[in-house]
Amino acid sequence: MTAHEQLVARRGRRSGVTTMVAIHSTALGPAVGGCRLKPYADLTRAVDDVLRLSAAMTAKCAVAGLAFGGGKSVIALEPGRVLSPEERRDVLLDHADLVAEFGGTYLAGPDVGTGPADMLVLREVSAFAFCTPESAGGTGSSSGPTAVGVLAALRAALGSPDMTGRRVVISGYGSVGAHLAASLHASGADVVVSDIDPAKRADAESGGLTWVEPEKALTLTADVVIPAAIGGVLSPETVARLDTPLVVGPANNQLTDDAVADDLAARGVLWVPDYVASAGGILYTLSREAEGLDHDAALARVETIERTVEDLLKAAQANATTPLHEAAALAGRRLTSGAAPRTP
Ligand SMILES: NC(=O)c1ccc[n+]([C@@H]2O[C@H](COP(=O)([O-])OP(=O)(O)OC[C@H]3O[C@@H](n4cnc5c(N)ncnc54)[C@H](O)[C@@H]3O)[C@@H](O)[C@H]2O)c1
Repeated sequence: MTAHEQLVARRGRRSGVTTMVAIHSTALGPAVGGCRLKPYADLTRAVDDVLRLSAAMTAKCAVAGLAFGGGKSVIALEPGRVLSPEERRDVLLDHADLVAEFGGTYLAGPDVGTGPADMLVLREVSAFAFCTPESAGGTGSSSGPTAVGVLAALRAALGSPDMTGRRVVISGYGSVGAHLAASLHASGADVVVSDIDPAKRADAESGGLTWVEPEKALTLTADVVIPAAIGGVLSPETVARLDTPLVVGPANNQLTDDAVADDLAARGVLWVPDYVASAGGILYTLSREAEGLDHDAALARVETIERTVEDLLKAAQANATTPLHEAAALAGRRLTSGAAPRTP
């Protein structure tokens, strides 16, 4: 992966909170990526996060065939800080000032800690935010299309659309996790979910799902484990405790290090690279908001993730490599050739 093009951090004039934007690559087009708002133990961790996440966005867009580059932004709260509605607005406006400085080379969307309504606040300062609410003319939350993309990746990895009786463990019962759980349950899968928020248990169980405590989720015997919470969940230690042949899910940056992809392969676990499986949201949103496709055409584009994953898995098998190696190679080829987007 190439070096980053830009990293800019500012202390907000209204809020005093540090916000930052990293642009990893604009080789294929303007850098896109979500705006993450969360507490960080220190700014070094926030910088690490924004750099890793923005690099993953470059690969995500390139593999998805989008004419966009990779960026990300972070609003780094102090540990334990809870924002009042007024403080939240100030923090977002401060961040919007920083996004506006880029003049459109960085486009922000929602990410962990932010949502479509927050993108409307960014829009008060500049046009460089997407995924505003549907009531405001945007495409709203992308979690549904992200789940559609994960399901497409799952079908490709299983080599079958039949979910009947398959045991699926979903770690993270949030927006995407809940979509996945409902869809897989409706398809006849035996769905187990977990979340660090115990308040979600009642909803899960009333929907016919089995609940498990979060620390056990990644060790359960399952046909597939779906990381749908946070990054960094696959380390040499956690991989050694997996009891599943397949891991595929939406969480960004699941591996603590790229070398963990080799550990997974050595244990016989098929891992679909996160930036391939999680591209449904960005594919849908940009297909609609930037390229003007209608809902059905944008969703059809999300479904192409199935074919992309099939091709990557075939290449990994033929070349005796990992799916991560093949995905990175595909992204590299598209970045160096400046490949045109693949619009259906
Ligand atoms: N929403 C999208 O369109 C989209 C697109 C691409 C990638 N992603 C990634 O997918 C993941 C899920 O996204 P989301 O929109 O559903 O987020 P979300 O915030 O709605 O849900 C995440 C859930 O994970 C839970 N959680 C946090 N830490 C946990 C832990 N250690 N163990 C178990 N549960 C934990 C949270 O309580 C929350 O319910 C995130 O990593 C996100 O970056 C989301």
